[in-house]
Amino acid sequence: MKTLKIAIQKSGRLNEKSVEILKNCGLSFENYKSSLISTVTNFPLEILFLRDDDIPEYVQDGIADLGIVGENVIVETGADVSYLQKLGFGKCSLKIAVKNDSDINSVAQLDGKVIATSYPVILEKFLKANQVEAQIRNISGSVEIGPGLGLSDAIFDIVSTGGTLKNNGLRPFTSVMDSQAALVCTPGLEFNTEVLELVQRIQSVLRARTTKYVVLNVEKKNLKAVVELLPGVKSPTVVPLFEEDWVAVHSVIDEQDFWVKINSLKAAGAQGIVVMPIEKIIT
Ligand SMILES: Nc1ncnc2c1ncn2[C@@H]1O[C@H](COP(=O)(O)OP(=O)(O)OP(=O)(O)O)[C@@H](O)[C@H]1O
Ligand SMILES: O=P(O)(O)OC[C@H]1O[C@H](OP(=O)(O)OP(=O)(O)O)[C@H](O)[C@@H]1O
Ligand SMILES: [Mg+2]
Repeated sequence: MKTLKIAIQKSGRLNEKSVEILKNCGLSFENYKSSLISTVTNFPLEILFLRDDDIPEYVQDGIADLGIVGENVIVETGADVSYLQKLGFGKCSLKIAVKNDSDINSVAQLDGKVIATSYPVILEKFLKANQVEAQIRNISGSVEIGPGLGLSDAIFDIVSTGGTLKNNGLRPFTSVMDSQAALVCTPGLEFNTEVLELVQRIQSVLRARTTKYVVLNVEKKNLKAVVELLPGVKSPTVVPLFEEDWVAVHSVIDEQDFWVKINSLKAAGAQGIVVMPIEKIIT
């Protein structure tokens, strides 16, 4: 059995969640970032701790078989990697922003202006597609201070809550791409047995995160109405209660329509509703 290598961010926004998702998959390893490599003791896997910018190319070239990295970095590097799964964390957007008092309000008005960014490739493509000629200033970090220092007329950077833009007196006016962390692999490894096993484990953890386990009591005469609201993984489990006319129903509910469902269940006669988190869902 080949030992796979997975590259994750050494420190920064994606490190903690990357380690967490691997641990939730039942992988046992020491989070020794100082040694830059860690061996998983119960799966044929080694973890490489890298700067996120280097991950796509390591995976493309097969130095690492797998990687967890932001889609923004994959697109910026232009690396040829295969997407296995979006991971639902590290969610952000790449936006163009200007000073609050700037009179720039459209992409066309960026013509002839200076834009500071750490994402010159994505920005250049976007400007070209919009037939705008602007000067791109490549900066490796703290891009948001550019306009305040007179370094640039606009910036193109990561925005999540918008707090950093606000603190620097900037306002966004165009979103170029949305991004989140993704699990990727070297092209050709998509159907490798261990890769498939890992993807299946990650998917079961992700599925569990968006669902809740629900147990409720209902009088038998209302059972049909309640069950119709509960699809479950297959169909709900119905267990008799000591009180003859009553049953307990066990099911799973998608977090997205959770409160709507709970209210409909109550209206249909459900009582004593208990909601619990789920660790994994294996289908
Ligand atoms: N504010 C944010 N909210 C959500 N996700 C973010 C945010 N900022 C960055 N990200 C995502 O996390 C990734 C890593 O961000 P981070 O700021 O740690 O990068 P970095 O400073 O380039 O790290 P490194 O030292 O590894 O090069 C980004 O490429 C992006 O996908
Ligand atoms: O919209 P917000 O929620 O404010 O997030 C956006 C900020 O987050 C990232 O930086 P980070 O804080 O990771 O620091 P860095 O510049 O050192 O990468 C990004 O580069 C932005 O500056
Ligand atoms: Mg980086």
